[in-house]
Amino acid sequence: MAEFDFQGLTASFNGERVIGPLSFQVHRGDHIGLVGKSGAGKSTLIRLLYDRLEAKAALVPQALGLVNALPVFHNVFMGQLDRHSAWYNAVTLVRPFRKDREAVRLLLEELAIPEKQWAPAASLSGGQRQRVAIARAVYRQAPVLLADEPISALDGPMAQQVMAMLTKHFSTSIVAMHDVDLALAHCTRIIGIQNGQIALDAPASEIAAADIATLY
Ligand SMILES: Nc1ncnc2c1ncn2[C@@H]1O[C@H](COP(=O)(O)OP(=O)(O)OP(=O)(O)O)[C@@H](O)[C@H]1O
Repeated sequence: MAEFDFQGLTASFNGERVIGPLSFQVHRGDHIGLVGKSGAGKSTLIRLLYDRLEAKAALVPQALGLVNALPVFHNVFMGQLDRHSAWYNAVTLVRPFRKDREAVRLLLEELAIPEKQWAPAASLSGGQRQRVAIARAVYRQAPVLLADEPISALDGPMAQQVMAMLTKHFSTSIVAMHDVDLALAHCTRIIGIQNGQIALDAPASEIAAADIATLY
């Protein structure tokens, strides 16, 4: 049985249809690489899926959504803001609890930025900012990850490491990405978007980079 059944997804801007109508099912264990050329509709589709899934999903938006004035710890903690009382969140703003400090530190270690835990988000490089947004998503402990180009600012080995980490922490994921080789290496299923429609949907093990190239 499908974990999620998306039917009739559509999106328009200024009266112009940019997505759909399209439908697809997602099964538990699916790690979907969403590919397609710039402007194909990947970000719009990720947003539509997030609207449908709400609290079931952890989101890494392309713009990341970090609060620059807050330290990395608090940006990651925000992944669980809605799980705690207002009192707990207010205390955490001033003096975080040890168990939360420790949980966030472990994630930052996994992402090779443990020394940044108390640095303001404003002081981070682009790749470090992406890793904080990824830590926030993992910290959320949601059943499904929705991520829009989450590794675009990371170098080769770090991008590999982060993709492996995401597959480990989430049982199901949908990740928009431009790096076709990384998508084939880390995803179980590839969905190709072309002009707002699904032009390719196949197990990653059954397709090659050349099949995806036809989308571009
Ligand atoms: N806020 C908006 N207002 C008007 N048009 C929009 C808006 N957001 C997206 N679009 C249009 O919708 C289409 C799909 O855009 P989208 O950002 O989803 O593509 P994408 O595949 O994610 O591209 P990229 O890989 O460059 O991020 C594009 O033609 C874009 O111009």
